[in-house]
Amino acid sequence: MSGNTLGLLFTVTTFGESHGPAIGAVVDGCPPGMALSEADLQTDLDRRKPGTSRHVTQRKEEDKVEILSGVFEGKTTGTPIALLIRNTDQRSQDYSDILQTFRPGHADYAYHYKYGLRDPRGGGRSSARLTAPVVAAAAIAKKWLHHQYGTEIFGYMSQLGEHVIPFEDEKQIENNAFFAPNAKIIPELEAYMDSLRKAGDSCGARIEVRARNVPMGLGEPLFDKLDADIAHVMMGINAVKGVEIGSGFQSVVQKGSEHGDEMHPDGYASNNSGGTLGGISSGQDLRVSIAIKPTSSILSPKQSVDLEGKPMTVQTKGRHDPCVGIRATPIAEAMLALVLMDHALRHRAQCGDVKVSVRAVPAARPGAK
Ligand SMILES: C=C(O[C@@H]1CC(C(=O)O)=C[C@@H](OP(=O)(O)O)[C@H]1O)C(=O)O
Repeated sequence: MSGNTLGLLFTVTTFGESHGPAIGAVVDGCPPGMALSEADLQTDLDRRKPGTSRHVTQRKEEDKVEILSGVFEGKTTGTPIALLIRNTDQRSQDYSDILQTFRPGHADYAYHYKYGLRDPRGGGRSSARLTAPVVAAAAIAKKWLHHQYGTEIFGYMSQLGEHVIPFEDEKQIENNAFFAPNAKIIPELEAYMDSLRKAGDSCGARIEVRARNVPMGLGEPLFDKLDADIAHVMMGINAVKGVEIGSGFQSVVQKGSEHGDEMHPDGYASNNSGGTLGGISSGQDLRVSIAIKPTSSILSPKQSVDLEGKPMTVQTKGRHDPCVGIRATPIAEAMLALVLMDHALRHRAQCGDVKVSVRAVPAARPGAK
């Protein structure tokens, strides 16, 4: 109802604001008996946390997660898992004048008109900081999916502003601040970010997320298609303005002879569908791409209005990511994991007894595009 809960059988409800005492999530529906500790959640939280390079916000948060419930003697009990992350480095004075005006392109204005009041400190509830509990919750889903099906989810940056990042090698993704699968391009990306920061400006990015070993049959037609729910959660990430599945908007210019992925006994020949057919997982890798807009909180002055509609100039203070896309890779992975786990449980509930005589086509034939 209120937009703070995701999922149907595996649900995640987040709470908190950027400058409140803490943020967190309540995760419900996790099957019992899975080994779970805080260390399982911390790896992805560390990949997402702020202050880890000069190209992101300099707010320093350790993002140490505490598991408050739902785990007994190191195993999930099947009851709600409450996760807590304390905020420790708030500088609320930076936001003292934002209550009187609105940053162009920021949620400030829409929140104010919807609720009649808002917590302006660090963006309040609209802050990208609220992606931390999502990442923590999704680490549970990633672990369960991997244990059950061998599912692997990984993301990377494929474009930063105008800089397209050619895919070189998956192993390079974790070796740089951008999650770029290409070590050679890092100096170019760094120089671009340095100049942008000096200019007091921001840029957008494109992030790709993939999932391998996705069980077949996930997704509920018609309206809870797997790809519909993926688009839903991806658009739920701060600053996301576009989602593509497989060939996405490129499908517009493809012919049917090109787009339909041929099936051979040794595997699919291509993956334009992005891993779903009719909104149901097809055994191919899931391929999702998201567009992230430039950060609206920038040092360059912009025209806005005050509470009475009078013109005024806004110049954002405080610590901000010159590109929120730089930290978005673990967030996009998290969203995909949450959808997959929810749909895996839903599929199990309705179709767990179905027996099929058709032999499954492998995800990709050797050398497939
Ligand atoms: C703290 C995080 O990001 C924050 C996201 C954010 C915003 O407006 O979205 C504003 C900044 O907060 P503050 O002004 O308090 O420094 C960022 O630092 C985080 O991601 O953990």
